[in-house]
Amino acid sequence: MSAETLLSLRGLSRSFRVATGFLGAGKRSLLAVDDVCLDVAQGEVLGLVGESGCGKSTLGRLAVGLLRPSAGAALFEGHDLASLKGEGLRRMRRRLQIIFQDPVTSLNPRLTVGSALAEPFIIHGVCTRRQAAAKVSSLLEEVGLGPEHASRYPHQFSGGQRQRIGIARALALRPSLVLADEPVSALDVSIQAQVLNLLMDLRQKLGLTYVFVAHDLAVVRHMADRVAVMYLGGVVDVFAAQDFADPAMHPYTAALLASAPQADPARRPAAPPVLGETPSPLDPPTGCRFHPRCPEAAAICRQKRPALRPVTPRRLCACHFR
Ligand SMILES: Nc1ncnc2c1ncn2[C@@H]1O[C@H](COP(=O)(O)OP(=O)(O)OP(=O)(O)O)[C@@H](O)[C@H]1O
Repeated sequence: MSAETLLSLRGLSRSFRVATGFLGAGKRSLLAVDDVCLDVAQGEVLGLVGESGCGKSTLGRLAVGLLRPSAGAALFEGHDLASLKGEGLRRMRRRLQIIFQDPVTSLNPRLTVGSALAEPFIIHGVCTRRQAAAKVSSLLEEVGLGPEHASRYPHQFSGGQRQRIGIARALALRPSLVLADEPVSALDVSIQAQVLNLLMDLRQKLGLTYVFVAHDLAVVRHMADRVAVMYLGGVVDVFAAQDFADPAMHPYTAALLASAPQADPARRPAAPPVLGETPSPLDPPTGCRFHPRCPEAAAICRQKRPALRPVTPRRLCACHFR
């Protein structure tokens, strides 16, 4: 682990017991995240992308210690998040925060925004309720809202304003690492850019590190320093955001890019179409998880799972042919 590594994911896996069969009579294990190894540097924005259900949110929650791994570990500054207890865990919780997709459900409708924003200060014993009012005002200002908003209730705000409040709450205790889980996908396109720009300004100002989960490649391209592409629970490609056009990419990444909406069709990279549907994570294919859909698949892909390994100085790829 290098000196600047903030978070190190080591062989991280997480399975869930899910009901299957007639009226859910059977139970099976679903491997949502499968043996992920990844480092996140201090101050970095790591984008996590992939199709719905590939395990992005589960990996993000494991990374900030909100979920316990079934195997492997998430090391934050070298500390295994799953082994922390008591005061150590409390102290760590302040430093790891989440911005949720849906600002409406993450805010208590019965609390004024001022009370909701004061909660973290009071729960963590930072200050008294009276002193918290001044902190709430400066938090609101930090996210571009006036202090008069403190006395209002969540339903009195627009979607974009509510997400600003969600951001303020996540940043109240000055965390080091923030999981932003689809933070703009519930918002109108017209206000997505404002919220993304706010997140970038705050990153700069507060020296934040983000794990940024999104299904929208354009959003990730705008936000991330590095991108990790997930497929059926595994990370298959990791690259610097400026290398979106690198021909060494994984066939799945190429297909994702080719199918993404593009304002200028001439800029769309040529890639063969991905074949068929995503297989069920309850029954993942043998070998390379992507082989049934890969236009380049050969015999070895059915037999052997490719490891994620460096293929260029700036790229990790899990493909037998890269
Ligand atoms: N608590 C849970 N119980 C059972 N299965 C779960 C649970 N959480 C996630 N899963 C399953 O794990 C897999 C990965 O889910 P996850 O939400 O991490 O994917 P995702 O890539 O974030 O998807 P989306 O973009 O749709 O949010 C899915 O098959 C999902 O159904």
